[in-house]
Amino acid sequence: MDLAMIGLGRMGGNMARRLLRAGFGVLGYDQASEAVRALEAEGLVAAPSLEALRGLLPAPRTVWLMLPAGAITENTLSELANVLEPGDLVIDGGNAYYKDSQRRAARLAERGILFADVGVSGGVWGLENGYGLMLGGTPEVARRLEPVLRALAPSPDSGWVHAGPVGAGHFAKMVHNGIEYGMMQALAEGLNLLRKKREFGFDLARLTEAWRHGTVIRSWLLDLTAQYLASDQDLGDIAPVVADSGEGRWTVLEAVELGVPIPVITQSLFTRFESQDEEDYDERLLAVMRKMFGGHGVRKAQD
Ligand SMILES: NC(=O)c1ccc[n+]([C@@H]2O[C@H](COP(=O)([O-])OP(=O)(O)OC[C@H]3O[C@@H](n4cnc5c(N)ncnc54)[C@H](O)[C@@H]3O)[C@@H](O)[C@H]2O)c1
Ligand SMILES: O=C(O)[C@H](O)[C@@H](O)[C@H](O)[C@H](O)COP(=O)(O)O
Repeated sequence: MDLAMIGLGRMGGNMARRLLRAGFGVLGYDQASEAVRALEAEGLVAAPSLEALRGLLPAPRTVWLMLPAGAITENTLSELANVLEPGDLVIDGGNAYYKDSQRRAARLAERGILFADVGVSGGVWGLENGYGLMLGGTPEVARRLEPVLRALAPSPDSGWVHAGPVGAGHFAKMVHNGIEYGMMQALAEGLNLLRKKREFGFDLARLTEAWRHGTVIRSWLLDLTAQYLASDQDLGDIAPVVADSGEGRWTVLEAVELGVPIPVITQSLFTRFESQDEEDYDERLLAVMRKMFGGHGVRKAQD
């Protein structure tokens, strides 16, 4: 057995699969038994509990977490601190805040347990395409993890990087996601402008498909957008609400701390907040102020 994967959801499940296909022995643990069962048929060995990892994995152990960031990751790391031994290595591959990762590394180090933060990109397509990987940790840890990174990456020699010390992996992933927000926003705004120019009746599916070839803005995000638009251009069934899981907020916080201007990323994060706000109190107030100073009309809510 080479390593354990904790959290076998959309990411951890497919990463375990990719490692199994590359010949690794993978032990898996997830609180949802269905997630484990699906992978057992493909060679994964199920661990009945976190405590069981100690007996089932040979030392020095490698344990990779692909869990929701926040309390779940924090609690699992606390439990693992009691299960693992000096020399064992824990990797957090989730989208965690780099400051949490630095703190967690220091806590585990008190027990001689090594820690690496690996930013993972590629979403549900990673099984097929490989994952982009950004490692934060010591050179020794990077050397130890290299075979795993080579197997998870799109190709053994590209798509993964030892970004720097502990924290650097999640910091790099945080900025990657900030950029992702900005690129998505630019595509969405441009396509919205095209759609609103009704007199030209743009076929956005055909246009984005054409843009995929040879243009300056060809990209994977454009590929995926074109793919979706090919079957649905009206998006009538999609609620206009864009969630966010933290990376964009941390990027903006960091920019404020460092005094670095990131207007595009900040605006794209705020656009998401706007979409999440069902009350729209600010816009109602704007309409009211305009009415108060200029006597301008106000539309009734049901209009
Ligand atoms: N989905 C993506 O595109 C993507 C891409 C890169 C990184 N990430 C990050 O990877 C991490 C995992 O994301 P995901 O999309 O696979 O999430 P997911 O919800 O699909 O999977 C999480 C898994 O963790 C399991 N789990 C929850 N609490 C647990 C616990 N206490 N003990 C054991 N298992 C537990 C769940 O049962 C589930 O199978 C997150 O931090 C996410 O931000 C996601
Ligand atoms: O690189 C990636 O694979 C994505 O960025 C990935 O990490 C994921 O899709 C985000 O979790 C979504 O983040 P938001 O919920 O903040 O949009």
